Amino acid sequence: MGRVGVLLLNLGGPEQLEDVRPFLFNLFSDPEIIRLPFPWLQKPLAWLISSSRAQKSQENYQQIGGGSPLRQITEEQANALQKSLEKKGVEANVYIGMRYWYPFTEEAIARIKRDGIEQLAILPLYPQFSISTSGSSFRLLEQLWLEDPTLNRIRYTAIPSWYSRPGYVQAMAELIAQELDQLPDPSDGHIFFSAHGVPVSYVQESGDPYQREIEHCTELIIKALNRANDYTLAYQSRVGPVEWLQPYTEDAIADLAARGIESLVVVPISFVSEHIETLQEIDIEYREIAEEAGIENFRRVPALNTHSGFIDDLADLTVEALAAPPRLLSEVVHPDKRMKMYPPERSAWGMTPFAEVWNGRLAMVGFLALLLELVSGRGPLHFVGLL
Ligand SMILES: C=CC1=C(C)c2cc3[nH]c(cc4nc(cc5[nH]c(cc1n2)c(C)c5CCC(=O)O)C(CCC(=O)O)=C4C)c(C)c3C=C
Ligand SMILES: [Fe+2]
Ligand SMILES: [Fe+2]
Repeated sequence: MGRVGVLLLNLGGPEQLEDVRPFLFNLFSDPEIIRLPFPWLQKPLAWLISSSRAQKSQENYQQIGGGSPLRQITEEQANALQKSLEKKGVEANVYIGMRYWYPFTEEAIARIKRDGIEQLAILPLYPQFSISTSGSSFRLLEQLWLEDPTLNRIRYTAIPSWYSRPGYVQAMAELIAQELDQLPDPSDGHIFFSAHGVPVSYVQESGDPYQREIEHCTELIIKALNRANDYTLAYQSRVGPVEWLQPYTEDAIADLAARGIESLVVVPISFVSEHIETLQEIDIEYREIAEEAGIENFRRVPALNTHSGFIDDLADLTVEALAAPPRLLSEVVHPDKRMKMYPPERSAWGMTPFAEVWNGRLAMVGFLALLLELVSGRGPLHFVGLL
């Protein structure tokens, strides 16, 4: 084997309150996150939404100590993975490529080049695939490869998702069992999987496998847990005016409370690190909703972070992926005709002089309307809940 590298892909998060606005700008500039019919609207809209969402979002980050712990936890995971690989006889450099904050994916690729990596496993830290997460990072990498043909010297393999790995499933089941056992009556704790949501259109129109993978993942964990407790799957953190996957976490909690359920064990299922949506949204917001609705025991399963069984399993996965025939980014991002990344084809938005004039005029009108909305704090975007 030549020089081996592992590239961990993750979302990134603001490390301090000043980072929140530019972080949100990067996030909303991503066409895999907000799908607009007109690409020229992306940046103005990203600017507008990030400017007006920043304050609320900063308040949330303030509640968890003033920043996201994601970078630090991902660095700890990278170190643990490197050590675990070493124990298995594989000398590898582990790199972190974040999609919306430091260390950015572009920086990771520059280091991979500089270090002369010859074999690379590309491993998203999302157990399930979504167009909006792993898909977006793969798409960016595909672009970087197109822009720099010298990257073709690297023999890489892209791992789309890994939620069915036995070590991951077992580690999740163990953590759930530990929380159940803290309840006054472990047998009557209701297991509540809370996955990060995506808009329904991703699944129904663009063929995102996310919902299917989340459902399958919860079934595997319940099987490994091997207890008789009831369970529910719901989706949290929706943003904006469109319909997201249902049931929504807050509604499902209220329904369970109305059915007389008193003990909930909440399991964050789509992310393997603590982050704002576990520490703030679940631990503070959903806990409050649950307690007001009459839930007496509300426990949350910790994120895996550097759980040793989980990290060892990621190391095995990496070794297996490097030994198998390589999987190209293009195969993962466009695996079949059923899944559409966005925009489907940039060239489909080809400009004619007529379109350009009208696009320009519409952009001016749209931009002024957005500015007005921002200044006045009223308007259609506030109305639909994007701001
Ligand atoms: C698998 C996990 C995630 C999916 C799927 C996902 C889709 C998705 N997210 C947004 C909008 C936002 N996400 C934000 C933060 C955020 N998102 C995830 C994970 C998934 N997102 C994580 C782990 C984090 C937190 C990072 C951290 O700082 O710890 C935010 C910013 C926070 C806020 O203001 O609420 C937004 C906005 C969309 C629109 C989307 C699918 C289309
Ligand atoms: Fe998100
Ligand atoms: Fe969120």
